[in-house]
Amino acid sequence: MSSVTQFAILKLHLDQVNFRSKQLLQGGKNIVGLMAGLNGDPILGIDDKIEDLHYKNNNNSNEVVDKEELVGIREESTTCYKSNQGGEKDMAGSSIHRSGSRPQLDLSKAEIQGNSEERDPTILLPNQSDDISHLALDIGGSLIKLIYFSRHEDQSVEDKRKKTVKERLGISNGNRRSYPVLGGRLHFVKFETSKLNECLDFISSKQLHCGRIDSHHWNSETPGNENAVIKATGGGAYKFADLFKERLGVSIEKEDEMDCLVAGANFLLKAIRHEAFTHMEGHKEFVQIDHNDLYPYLLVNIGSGVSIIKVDGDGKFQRVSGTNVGGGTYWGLGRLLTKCNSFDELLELSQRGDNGTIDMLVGDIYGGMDYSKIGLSASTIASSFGKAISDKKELEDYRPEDISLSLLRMISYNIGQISYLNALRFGLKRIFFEGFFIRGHAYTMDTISFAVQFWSQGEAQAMFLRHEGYLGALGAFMSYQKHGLDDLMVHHLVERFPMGAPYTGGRIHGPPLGDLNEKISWMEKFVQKGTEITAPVPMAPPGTTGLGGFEVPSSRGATLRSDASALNVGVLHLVPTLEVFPLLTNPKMYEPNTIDLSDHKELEYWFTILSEHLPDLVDKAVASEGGIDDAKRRGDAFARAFSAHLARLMEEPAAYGKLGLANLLELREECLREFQFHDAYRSIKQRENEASLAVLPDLLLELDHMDEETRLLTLIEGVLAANIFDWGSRACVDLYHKGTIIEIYRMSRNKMQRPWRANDFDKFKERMLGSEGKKPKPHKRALLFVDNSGADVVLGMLPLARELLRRGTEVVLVANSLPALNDVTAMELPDIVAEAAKHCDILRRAAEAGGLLVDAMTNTLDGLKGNSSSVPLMVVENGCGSPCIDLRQVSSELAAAAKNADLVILEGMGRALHTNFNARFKCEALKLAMVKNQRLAEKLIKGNIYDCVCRYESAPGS
Ligand SMILES: Nc1ncnc2c1ncn2[C@@H]1O[C@H](COP(=O)(O)OP(=O)(O)O)[C@@H](O)[C@H]1O
Ligand SMILES: CC(C)(COP(=O)(O)O)[C@@H](O)C(=O)NCCC(=O)O
Ligand SMILES: [Mn+2]
Repeated sequence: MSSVTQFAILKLHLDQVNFRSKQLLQGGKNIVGLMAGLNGDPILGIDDKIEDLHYKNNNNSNEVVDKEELVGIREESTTCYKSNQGGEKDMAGSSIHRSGSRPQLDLSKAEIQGNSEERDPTILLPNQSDDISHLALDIGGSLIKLIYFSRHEDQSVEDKRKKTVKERLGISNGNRRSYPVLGGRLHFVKFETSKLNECLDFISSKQLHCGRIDSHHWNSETPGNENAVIKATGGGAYKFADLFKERLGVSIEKEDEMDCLVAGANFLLKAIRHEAFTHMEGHKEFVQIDHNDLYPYLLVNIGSGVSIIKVDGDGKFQRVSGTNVGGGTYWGLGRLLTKCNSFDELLELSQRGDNGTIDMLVGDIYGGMDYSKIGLSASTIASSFGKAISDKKELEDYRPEDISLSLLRMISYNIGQISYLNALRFGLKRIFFEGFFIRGHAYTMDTISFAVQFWSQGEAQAMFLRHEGYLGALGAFMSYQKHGLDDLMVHHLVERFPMGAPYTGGRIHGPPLGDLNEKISWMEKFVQKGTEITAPVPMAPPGTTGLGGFEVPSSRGATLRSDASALNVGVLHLVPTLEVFPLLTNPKMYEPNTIDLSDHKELEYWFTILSEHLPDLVDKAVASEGGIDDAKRRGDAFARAFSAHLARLMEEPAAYGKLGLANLLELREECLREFQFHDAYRSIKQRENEASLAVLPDLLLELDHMDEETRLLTLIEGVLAANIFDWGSRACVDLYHKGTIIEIYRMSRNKMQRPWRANDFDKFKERMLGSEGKKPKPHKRALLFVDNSGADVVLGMLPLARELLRRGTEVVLVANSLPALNDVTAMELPDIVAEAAKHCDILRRAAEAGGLLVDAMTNTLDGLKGNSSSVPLMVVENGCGSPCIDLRQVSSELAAAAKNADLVILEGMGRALHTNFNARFKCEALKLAMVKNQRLAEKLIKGNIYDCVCRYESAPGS
């Protein structure tokens, strides 16, 4: 019988049997046994209380939120409202950090930290908005590029858990300042140079010039903006210096443009994982750049004019060539010839153009034939605009569309060709093109790539950069001394894509939006604007003549996506505390995602899944904030924003870097946070925790009556069964309508018969218990990556942890830093463990040894203090807020904990299947999950929904 049918039958039983009836409750405690024989039998050993814990999501009110909780939530959301701009959080600390939009001093609840007798004691301003900004500019002939940095004061609560964990793991107690660079965010904004005033207003309204900067120490403590200096590059740094002084009272410190471009390029190529890509015939592909093999390369900056720079190292470069035929030429000449009002309009025209009406083609000269001898097809451009000489036509007789395309191709080919010739001059194979002329436009990139490929006969490669126009500004930013950016590595940077709303108003940029409220209003308008922003750009199928020559490149859509959404470069979060998980065998080859979304069918499937889940998620999110009107409004805004992201990515899957399923799932969580839904499943989690904790003692008792072998199997079954509590899975959410938490747990458990679909249990058992009477050495330290709240962690992972502890293995529970779906967080775990420990000696002693019971100890376990001989049970945060985990970027706490670990247990679909299913570790690994999606089950294990995976991998070389 397939597992799906089994499930259907079980559901039926659940519906038929009135579990609530007290008559059915007997005194027996055999939970595990009963679970195995559920078939309509009475359920025993559970508290009346739990029987009443039905999920209430059949009707409209998804949650039962009690009054007190409501008050708490309301208060929190009002506070956020006052002080937040985007509700973004600093991943460095486990506490939720919020960013204020203006750096004003809020002294309320101020207190002196440490000894108040000290000279200059630290003053804690708990309500102080935490953005401090730093600014650099590149003022070009056409556009002003602005980069600003905002950082959070370190608010992470150094709680007792953290302190003990740090001590145990030997993490130095140095504060954030011991890092070479401060954590914070880099924002990228641009303005038209002709609208300098808008830019000055923007700086002034966000007080960006008042950041604590002096010219030499961007993070120095110089207060206020007297003598404030802003680093700037580009001609405008000279031209507009007086205006800056006059309007903002700041001095411009000029930085050399070429220096800045090169510094910016080197930084991006070294520090951003998916920065460089190729673009050929409509196909975008990211290129992994080996940092040790970056130089030399050719950098081609296509701004108003073009600079061609040979780069040999950090600060080592030479401007080897350039051309005055550049972006300014296209825009300037294009405006004159077509009467267009904006660059985008001109570019958009080109998409509907036919340059054959104005360009002289080979076929025009050769009577419609190819000039095949030298490899030129009839449609190759022989002379740009060449037809205009023989025709007796005037400008008005040409379609602006055709003119624009002819001009675009002329300039792009020309730049591609000159660049290649320079590459040839110096024997360079790699050419990076950047500058805002490119504007992420597929056709422009295809055209440049074509030219490079054609002239080099495939020897040289054109590459483009995601931060195409911001290199100069980045370089200027880096010229502040001690910025520490040089020391940043790929794993310290996380790119997030909040809606462009805060900075978007006019054609490129208008006034910033002051707060979340304004942002939501913007989102409300986004419905109309959104269609324009996210409308798919159709791609024509690639067409080549087989003859080579300048054929029309393929990617020429009907619409140009509006630049106003700013949905192309994200905000770069600098998180110096992130580290590569030290137990990965080969971090360079590591790819977190199991599902490759470059397969369009796969992409469509997951997009549909996420879109369909959206209404339910919004309901939960709104309910989590008491269902008040404000929450509803934010809920709508979130739904719009996330749908816009999905539409954008459907159109261009690689728009935000290489796209995997894990990125989509994380984006959804980030988007919720952007609209200040900090924990959508909080009451669900709480309810499930309570219900599960109530039955835990019985489960433990029963486990203790088993022999070792049965116990181990039962424990693994328990983990797999309890993984059914996943609010991210459509199928599971439907299931929850059918019974109580405990009923579902039992149902799931009952189904847990071997063989599982992927089943290495026997191997694992042998490692744990040995064979032929030989007792293997217990593991020294196990890292348990836990997943969901409630039964999953309480009845699944905690009992497994307890078993390991009992065997003398130190256990580290690794949980999310921030909420995601119903996943348990590192902040929540100590309380759960403390509650569990009340009924279990092993857990209690271990938790005490691991510093988890610091609060509970004083009350309940007074006499036992210091009397612990147990191995510790610890909790560390993983550094992320997603249902999946990218092990290239984990918290320093986790990295430290990993150093002595010899067993990694990854649990759940997100952590063990969607990501890390193929990850290889230096130590033993156990991957446990229930597959709660039919398609994934078919694809990954050729099985069915609710099948289970128990994959054990021994340490390499053992
Ligand atoms: N919205 C826009 N307004 C003006 N020019 C734009 C716009 N978007 C892209 N461009 C193109 O970008 C070029 C400017 O590129 P940029 O790298 O900013 O150089 P610069 O530093 O010379 O201003 C323009 O000449 C034009 O071709
Ligand atoms: C988001 C999840 C990865 C969470 O699963 P978990 O890690 O909790 O086992 C999973 O629920 C999921 O893949 N959901 C989408 C698929 C679906 O709804 O069928
Ligand atoms: Mn989960």
